[in-house]
Order: sequence, then structure tokens, then C-alpha cells
Amino acid sequence: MKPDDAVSYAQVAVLNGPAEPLHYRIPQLREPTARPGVRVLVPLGRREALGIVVDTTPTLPDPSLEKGLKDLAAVLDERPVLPEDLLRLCRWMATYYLHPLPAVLETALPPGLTAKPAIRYRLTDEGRRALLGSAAPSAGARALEEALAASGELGACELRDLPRGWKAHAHRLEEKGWIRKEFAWPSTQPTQKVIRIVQLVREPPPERLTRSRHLRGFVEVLLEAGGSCPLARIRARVPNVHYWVQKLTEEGFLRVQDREVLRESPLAQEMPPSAPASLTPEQDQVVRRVGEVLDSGGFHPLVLYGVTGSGKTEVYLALIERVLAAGRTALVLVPEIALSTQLEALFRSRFGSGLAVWHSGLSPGVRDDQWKKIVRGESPVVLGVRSAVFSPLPNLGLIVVDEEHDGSYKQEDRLRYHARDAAVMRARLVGVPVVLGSATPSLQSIHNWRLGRYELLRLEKRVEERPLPQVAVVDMRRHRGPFRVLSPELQEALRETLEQGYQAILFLNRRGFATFFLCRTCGYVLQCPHCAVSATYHQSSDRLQCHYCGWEAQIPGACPVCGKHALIPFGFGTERVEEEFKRSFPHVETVRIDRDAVSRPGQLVEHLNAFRSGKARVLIGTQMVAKGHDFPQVTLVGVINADTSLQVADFRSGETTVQLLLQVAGRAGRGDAPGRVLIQTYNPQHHAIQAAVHMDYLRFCEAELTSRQALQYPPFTRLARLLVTAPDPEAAKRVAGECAGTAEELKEAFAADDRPVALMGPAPAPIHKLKGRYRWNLYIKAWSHAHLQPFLEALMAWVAHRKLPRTVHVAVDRDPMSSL
Ligand SMILES: Nc1ncnc2c1ncn2[C@@H]1O[C@H](COP(=O)(O)OP(=O)(O)OP(=O)(O)O)[C@@H](O)[C@H]1O
Ligand SMILES: [Zn+2]
Repeated sequence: MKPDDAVSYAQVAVLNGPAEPLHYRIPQLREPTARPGVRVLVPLGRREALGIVVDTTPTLPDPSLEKGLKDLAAVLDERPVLPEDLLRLCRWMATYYLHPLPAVLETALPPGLTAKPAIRYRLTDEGRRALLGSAAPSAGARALEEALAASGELGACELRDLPRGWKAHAHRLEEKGWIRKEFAWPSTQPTQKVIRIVQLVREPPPERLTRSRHLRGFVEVLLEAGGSCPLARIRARVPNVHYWVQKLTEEGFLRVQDREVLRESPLAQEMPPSAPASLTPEQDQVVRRVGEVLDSGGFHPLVLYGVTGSGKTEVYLALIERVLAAGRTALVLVPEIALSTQLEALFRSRFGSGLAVWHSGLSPGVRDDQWKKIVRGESPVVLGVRSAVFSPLPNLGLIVVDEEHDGSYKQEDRLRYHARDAAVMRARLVGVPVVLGSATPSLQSIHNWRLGRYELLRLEKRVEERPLPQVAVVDMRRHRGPFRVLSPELQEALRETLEQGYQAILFLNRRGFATFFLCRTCGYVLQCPHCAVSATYHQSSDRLQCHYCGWEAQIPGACPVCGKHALIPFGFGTERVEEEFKRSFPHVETVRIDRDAVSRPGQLVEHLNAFRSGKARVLIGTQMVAKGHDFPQVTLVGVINADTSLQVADFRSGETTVQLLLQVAGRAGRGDAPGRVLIQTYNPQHHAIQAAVHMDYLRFCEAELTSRQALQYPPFTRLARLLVTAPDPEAAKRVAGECAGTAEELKEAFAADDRPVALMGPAPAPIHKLKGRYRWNLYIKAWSHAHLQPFLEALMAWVAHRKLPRTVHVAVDRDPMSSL
């Protein structure tokens, strides 16, 4: 029976169900208890759905709910898959990002845990005896018993389409302990791996051992292994092993146990353990300070502002050691899978199997198992990308967000959350410190520091007195033709670097060969038919590709508009950079890292290793190579076109440009030889470019914050974007207009209440068509969260009430990072 008789009702967030949790009665069953965070099956209409218990209560909040209340159909977990602090985080996210709680929970859980299992029934021994000759009370009950009987000695049966009454009967049988429910997961659920361990309980008497050579062999293997080992190991040396296992078990000499083997990241190999570096005085000071914060306990946000190559990673590792020594766990977020794979080896060498990793490159099965490992407390350290913020670490002691400024932390579809902000909120909910590390902290974090909300810690020097690289600008307005890709200055620098035996990185934040195809006669630019963007030409496949939806096609022979044979490629991406480089340096081995060149994580590791080992001398890549990487032999970084991110019409384009440039520049000179950086640009005087040249990030931040304040942009205001999309352009426009009308009325009401809110738009989004849907933006600005939250809630309540056509979507993008 239930251990806690007071709990009788469960509030369940039903996956793919309504946005609000539903109430269910907790039946008195011999099965796992329904408590917050466990998965359940619930009746919903005529189907059975998977849900997560978000709360349990002894009474209903409103007694009138009792009528029509249904029972939970089954409780699926012995212990919560979502611990309490994560549930609270998910609730906060549902509110803050105005997203249905079930959808938030689905984002938080690994794919395998949100699949719905089928229920099977298995007769117990007692049930088998008792059911013989029983008089079933109804047709349904009879059918049930017949089906059970037909399921055979070991079989379990899945029941469907039985006459009415069978369910109630199954209930009764279950309460009596005559049948047991089992769950069969869909076949997509990767099968679990189990190894059989045999353990010697006591040694068989010596005279028996001398009698049988096989038995002796059997026992010897076990003794060599210290008393227990996997059965497979004995099987390799002793014939007829099953006979011995059965016999010895029966006689009480042996115990057999099945142990579940959790699947690991493909990179998880035994790494030779590595000792921590002895910290530099600066690092030591930071570790001490955070140590004090850890000791005094409680929520405490810190910004670790350390220049590139200052050894922030070593600081994180030292802090994690402290946290582990105190018996607690640590979560480390990185923005990209490329970084996670680089750090994985280092982390593994420090924490061994105590490390769990989390990123999209892992198969669903591995992710399920990493999750289990974390939930069970077997992995006190988690390293992962964005969604690792949901790692169910028990007893969390510290959160680290590396490269906290990075835009990849923001998810740009469905639940549009920012993992750094979610991490800060989680630290707050749990009451632990959070360290936001970066060589270029976000303006928001700098702002929070200036307001005294965050503590700032600095690492101003690179380790081992290494100098920061020298940065110079190449004014591309002077160059024509092929020099537009690799200027003579950059070619010369490459030549010098390679002659000296060092390595170089060429960075361009665009993949493909040509960024667009233009008709020289009529000016038409070939576009993706589903998105309002130009199609990129990829030479390797000799095809056009849309970088937004994946559409691909052959290049038409003639212009689809004027029919002339005058289509020519324009603009360039990494593929073209590689080709130009090969033209000038035909014998130098290169490796390219972008989403085309590395489609699987294994490839990414191969390419990174090819460069790290020195086999490849030049690395050409997109932002995947820009941050975090530590290649000591790189002394030259060439930025092919610094202007790509300046051209984006967004108030953050200056900030992101400086960050990107300083980050990629920071890859140079991390070893014994000093580094240098050449930035090719058509805007040499732009303040963002100048800030990168002078490596003066804080001064840039001061200037940028002053201008943001003047223009009343974030972080001085709170911004949200309402994104209306529909396959029909008119419908998108109309609904955007209606939303704006309602927002206008709300704004009046809020103003009367002294809660000012400003509206901008509606306007077609910069990419006004994406994946076949037309898009409109409406921006909402407020001067405080306390004003913006109720405004958005009221607006979305209106949207929900309005019952839009199914094809029209209205999404809220809170703290938008992209205006596209
Ligand atoms: N105390 C130390 N003694 C010697 N070497 C160190 C020490 N700390 C770090 N290093 C080395 O310095 C290099 C740079 O460190 P790391 O990659 O952590 O820099 P970072 O601050 O994360 O830079 P970025 O912001 O560019 O990622 C690494 O090769 C690391 O092994
Ligand atoms: Zn497209």
C-alpha cells in the first residue's frame, strides 16, 4: 500500500496535452508512489497519455473538480526522473518564456523518457493458481482472464479491444497481486545492455576441485578476478559454463547478478589521469574567492572575465574539485558541441567515469543512459551544451557557464530559452554560486556587474606571461579580384607562419562556396523557394542549398526570370577560402570545420585531431573554430571578412562582432611563440573593429552601454518579440495586425496603471518567409520585468482565447537574440 496515505491527488502535466496541468486521483495500488517528478500514464479523453506529476495534494484546490475526476492509469518510475529543483526550473521557464509546461518538460527530458510505453499484464504465480476455475463477473473480466491464460507460462500480454469491464477487473486482480503491470517501450527505445556478473560466495571444498578440471578452472578465473567477474570472462575459458553456474548457484557457492551497463559517449575512453596544473597567482586568487563563496553557501552570481588563454578552464576544474570534495555535484555548460568534445578529454582525465556528457551528437540511447547515470548520482560532473542545464544532478553545488556571451545558448525554436539565464535561475532556485566565464562577457553581465548584482573576477594576463596577439587591419577596399578572399598581406603572413613551422586559422563565418547566384542581365538572385533568402552554392556537391531549411537544387542553366545564360556566383564562404588557399599553397595540408565538412561529431573530432597533431597546417572554419579552442602551435589567425556580422540589422551587431573578433583572435599565440591576427574588413574605422584591434573590450562595453542607454535598448530595458507565422502571407499579416491592436489597447490600460510599455511594429521579419511560412514581428519593450510579464501574459491569454486557425502560430521570444 502507499506509504503516505495523506496524498490522494496528483497534478499532472500531460505531454502533448493541454497547457495547464490536470488533476487525477491517485489509486491505492501496490506500485511506485505517485510523487512529483515521476512519469505516469493518464486517461485523457479516449486515449491514454504520458504525463509528469508536478504536484501531489491531500485535497483538491476546488471540490467541484472531484466530479469526473479520473484515476492515474499507471506510475512508471520508482524515483522521479525530474528532481524537485528541476521541476521548479521548468515551471519558471513555462512562466517566463510563456510556453506550455508540458512542452517545457518535454524539452527538459531525454528523448527516450518521453516516449509512451504500452502496458502489458503478466500473471504472477499466485495469480496463475488462483485464476484456475475462478468465476469471472463479466464478459470483460472473462475475456481478460482468457487472454491472460493464453499468454502462457512466461508471457505477458498486451490488452486491447476487450469487452467492457476488463479494466476494472484488471484493477482488482492487480490489487490482489495476481497480475503485474509491465511497460513495453516502443521499439525505437534502444535496448538496454546488461552484463551478468558471477560472484563466489564461498569456495567449493578442495576435494571437489581436484575431481573436476572444469570446476577448478571456473573457480580459478573467479579468484584471479578477486571473487567476482563478468560471466563472459569465464565462458571464454571454461566449457559448459551454464551447467556450472546453475549447479553452483543451487548449492549456494555462487551468486549471479545482472548489472545494467550504461552506454557512454563514443569519446569516453580511459584517459590517463592528469594532475591539476599549479595555479598562477591570478588563478589562485580567483579560486580562493569563489571558494569563500562556496563555503558561505547560497546563490551568488560571478562573472569570470579572463582574457583569451588566461586559463579559465583550469579555474573551473579547481572549483569542481572543491565542490566534489564537499560531496556535491557540478554542472558545466559550453555553447557548442565542438567545445564540449575538446573539453571532454581534459575533464575525463580529471574526473574519469564521474563525468557525464550531454550534447546532440550523442545517440538517443547514450543520452538516456547519461541521464540515468546523472539521476542516480553516479556522475557528479556534467559537461554539456544548452539543454544540459536540465541535468538532474542531485545535490548540485556549482554551475559554470563557459563562454557565457555566446548566442548559441539561446534556442531559436519551440521553447526559446537562454541556457545561461536558465542556469542563473537554476543556481538561484538551488541556492548555489554560478560562474559566468568569458574573455568577452555579454553586455548584460557587464551591466549586472555595474549594478552590483554580479561579482566580477578578472584574469588579466595569459598564463606563463604569454603576450596577447598583435592585431592589424587589412583595408579590403584596396583589393580586387581573387585578393578579395586572401589579401596579399594575409598571404604573406601565411607564408611566413608556415615557413616557421607554425599553424594558422582562417576564419569566415559563412559556409559554402558562393553566398549567392546573380543574373548579370536582370539582377535576379536565385532564392530558396521556401525561404526569403538567397541560395548558397556548394562546390563539393555542385548544388544550391538553403542554409535555413536545407532545400537543395541544381543550378538552373538559365535565369528563371529573363532566360539569359548569365548566372554568376557572388560572395564567398569557407569552401571558397579553402580553394583560394590551395591555389596559393598547393602543398599545404588543410582541414575545414563547418557544418558541411563535419556532419557527425566523430568527424569533428577527427578534424580537430588532424589539426592538433599538426598533420593539417591550416584550419579553415566558421564560428565553430572561433572560441575556446586551445591549439598551442597557432601563431596566425586570419579573419577573412570581419564585416559579415556587422551587416546584420540588430542592435547587438556591434557587440557580437567584437566578441567574435576577440575570440577568434584569441586563438593565436597560446603556445611559446607570440601570435598575430590579420582582420580583413571594408570598415576599418568601425568602432567594433577598432575595439578588436586595440583589444580593449571594457572600453568598448562602456561606449556601447552608453549608446544602449541613450536608445533605451537592453540591458536597460526588457524586450520581447511576438513572432506571428503562417503559410498564408495574408493570414500572417492579419493576425499580426490583430495582435498589435490588442497590444495597443493593453498598452493604454498599462499606461493608466503607471506601467509604461512601448510597441514597435508589426513589421515583416527581416527574413519574411522561412520554411514556407510568412513571418511578422511585433516588439514589446518595458522598463521592468514586473511590467512586461503581466503584459505578455495578458496578450497571450487573448491569443489563446482568440482561437486562431491551426496554421497560424504566435510565439513569444523573450529576450530575443535574433531579429530574423
Ligand atoms: N596554471 C597553469 N599553468 C600552466 N599552464 C596553464 C595553467 N592554466 C592554464 N594553462 C594552459 O593555458 C592554456 C589556456 O588555457 P584555457 O584554454 O583554459 O584558456 P581560457 O581562459 O579558457 O581561454 P579562452 O577564453 O580563449 O577559451 C591551456 O593550454 C592550459 O593548459
Ligand atoms: Zn529555405
